[in-house]
Amino acid sequence: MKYYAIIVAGGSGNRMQTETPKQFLILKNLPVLMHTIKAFAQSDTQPKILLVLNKDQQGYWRRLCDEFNFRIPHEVIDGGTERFYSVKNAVDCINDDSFVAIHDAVRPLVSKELIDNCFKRAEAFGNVIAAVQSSDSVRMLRNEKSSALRRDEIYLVQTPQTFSLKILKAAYQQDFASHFTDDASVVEALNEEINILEGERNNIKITYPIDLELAELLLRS
Ligand SMILES: Nc1ccn([C@@H]2O[C@H](COP(=O)(O)OP(=O)(O)OP(=O)(O)O)[C@@H](O)[C@H]2O)c(=O)n1
Ligand SMILES: C[C@](O)(CO)[C@H](O)COP(=O)(O)O
Repeated sequence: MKYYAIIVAGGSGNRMQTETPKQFLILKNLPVLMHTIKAFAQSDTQPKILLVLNKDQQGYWRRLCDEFNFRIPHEVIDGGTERFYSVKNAVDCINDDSFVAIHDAVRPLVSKELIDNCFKRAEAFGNVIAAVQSSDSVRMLRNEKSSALRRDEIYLVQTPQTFSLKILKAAYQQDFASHFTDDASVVEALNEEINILEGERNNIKITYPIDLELAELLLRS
């Protein structure tokens, strides 16, 4: 069986409000994205790495690779205007029977164990996504009326999200919809049942400035 990792780094990081997109910011002496690629390169599964980058940032990435002497092999693919299109561009480049893990470039603390377990579970069940149970109480606000949800039924979704290529290809033939906020929601639209694997609380997504500070602290511990 062949294995691929699609690392999506085609976003502009508006919520981070830094001039340099967050995937290139320095985290413990190394750009965020290099930590993420290293995690996949250190996994036992050894997937082929497809890196999705905005066309305008590919020259900058090549310069960073030289500056940091970063030599992990990877193929660069053009990003799209939404995460959906960035993933789709990469899925379109894969043609052999395989399992594919999709991971946010801005989740640099993912462990090699989680990566390997995701591939194993996906191979057994067709798909799996990493997610953690909510530790806060949760409410839904609809039409200005709030109501409590059952906390033990709520999972906060992470990446990797791992699928057989066959189902991914079919899913990414669909037209984009605004509720497609991750790959599981795209695959689920084909009536596929999505399997959850316990994720890692450290596997945070760098979204706001405080997340980068948190990631620094977590890497030190
Ligand atoms: N058109 C896009 C949008 C997002 N991403 C990637 O998807 C991941 C999760 O997205 P998010 O955290 O929302 O990143 P941004 O879109 O960059 O951030 P923001 O929404 O704050 O602008 C990131 O690794 C981001 O680079 C992508 O590859 N292509
Ligand atoms: C894919 C994801 O990280 C799962 O939690 C999340 O949905 C990405 O959302 P964003 O708004 O693009 O950061």
